Amino acid sequence: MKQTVDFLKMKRNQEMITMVTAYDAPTAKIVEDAAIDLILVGDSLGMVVHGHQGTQPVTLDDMLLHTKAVARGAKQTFIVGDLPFMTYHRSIEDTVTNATTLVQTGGAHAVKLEGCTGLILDSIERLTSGGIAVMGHLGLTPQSSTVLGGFKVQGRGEQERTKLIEDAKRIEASGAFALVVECIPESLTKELKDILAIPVIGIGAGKADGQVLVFHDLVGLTTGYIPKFAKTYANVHDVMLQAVEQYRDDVKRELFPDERYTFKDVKKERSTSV
Ligand SMILES: Nc1nc(=O)c2c([nH]1)NC[C@@H]1CN(c3ccc(C(=O)N[C@@H](CCC(=O)O)C(=O)O)cc3)CN21
Ligand SMILES: CC(C)C(=O)C(=O)O
Ligand SMILES: [Mg+2]
Repeated sequence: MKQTVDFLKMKRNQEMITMVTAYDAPTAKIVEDAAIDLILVGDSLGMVVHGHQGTQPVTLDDMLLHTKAVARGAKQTFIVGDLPFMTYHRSIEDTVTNATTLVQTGGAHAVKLEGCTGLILDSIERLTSGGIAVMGHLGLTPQSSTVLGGFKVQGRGEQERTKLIEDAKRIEASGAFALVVECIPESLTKELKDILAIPVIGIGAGKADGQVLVFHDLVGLTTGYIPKFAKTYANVHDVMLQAVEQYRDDVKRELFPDERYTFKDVKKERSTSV
């Protein structure tokens, strides 16, 4: 399994870092078999698999359940778990407790948190000093979408740009091993990756030290809105739809189950394992 130092080395060697989300064991196994460098158990699962309109309804228990499933499905891949809405804004002690749960009980190797308040910077220091690796997340931070005014491109004005660069430096100084930047102009991403020693992983941020994409967007399984920056590499939705339609037709026409899928009174040797 790759470690945080390997991601630093990859940046230095200009080898692109790949990250994909997974929310359950079978999708985690696909991501691992595809030799993706890191798996993100993103709180986007609230939208992608639970049908919420944002990530705010996602709880630590939700993240824990999904992280456990992902850890069982991908035993050789570095797993990052999102700390969900408001689980790292009360106190350092509370943040440490919640991050420890995701790592110790959930099986994550690192946690990701959004934003850059004083409390967050102190928490990054405390977590890393205790042995929990932390990934930062700046730009469009979906947990704050209500305050930001929606899912909008960030860091376009000169002031916003300067603030984002200062925040990124502070996150690195606090001990984070990588930084996700979401929905920012590519020129800002380029500046960030040149300034920082830690890898900058982009989503809707142009070329960076690495990229992250939501699994369901990538394979064409997302129902509803897909962000403009997400490239769809397959149409798994249609493959699944055709399979279920075929099954329905077979049952209606009494073609399924046939001999091959039916038990008889006397056990018969069969060549298939079904
Ligand atoms: N399916 C899915 N994919 C994601 O990448 C994703 C989620 N869900 N949920 C959690 C966050 C939210 N994300 C989003 C969601 C929407 C936009 C979006 O609508 N962006 C506009 C740009 C708006 C502008 O121009 O300012 C777009 O048209 O893509 C962006 C990021 C990224 N994450
Ligand atoms: C979009 C990525 C970076 C994320 O935070 C998530 O999937 O929750
Ligand atoms: Mg997230």
